[in-house]
Amino acid sequence: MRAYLRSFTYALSGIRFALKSERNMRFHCGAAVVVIALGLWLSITVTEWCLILLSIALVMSLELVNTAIEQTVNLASPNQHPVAKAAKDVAAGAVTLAAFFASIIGLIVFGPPLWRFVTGS
Ligand SMILES: Nc1ncnc2c1ncn2[C@@H]1O[C@H](COP(=O)(O)OP(=O)(O)OP(=O)(O)O)[C@@H](O)[C@H]1O
Repeated sequence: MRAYLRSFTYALSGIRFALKSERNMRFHCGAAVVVIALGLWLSITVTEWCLILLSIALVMSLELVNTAIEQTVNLASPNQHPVAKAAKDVAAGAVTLAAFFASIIGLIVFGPPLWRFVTGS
C-alpha cells in the first residue's frame, strides 16, 4: 500500500512539474475549468459529460507525455539534432491533434445550447 502511495506522490510531482514549466499545460487546465463550468451551467447529459471529460483527460495526458518527451530529448540531445527535432515535433503534433478534435467535440456539445441561449430560442 505504501508503495502505491509513493508512486502516486511521484505522479503528482510530475503533474506539478508540468504545470510549473509548461505554459500549454496551464492553458489546458484553464480551458478544462471553463469547459466544466459551462457543462454545469448548461446541464449537459451524462453522455456529453463522458465525451467532455475524456477529451480533457486525453489532451492533458498527451501534454504530460509531450513534456516527458521534451525533457528526455533535452537530456539525450542538448545539441541540435534532426532526430531530436523530429521527436519533439511529433510529440507536439500529438497534443495539437488531440486539442483540435477536443475543440470539435466542445463545439458539437456546447454549440447548440449556447446558440439557443444567445438567440433566446
Ligand atoms: N535538440 C534539438 N535539436 C533540434 N531541434 C530542436 C531541439 N530542441 C528543440 N528543437 C526544435 O525547437 C522546437 C522548440 O523546442 P523546445 O525545446 O523549446 O520545446 P517547446 O516546443 O518549447 O515546447 P513547449 O513550447 O511546449 O514548452 C522543437 O519543437 C523542435 O522543432
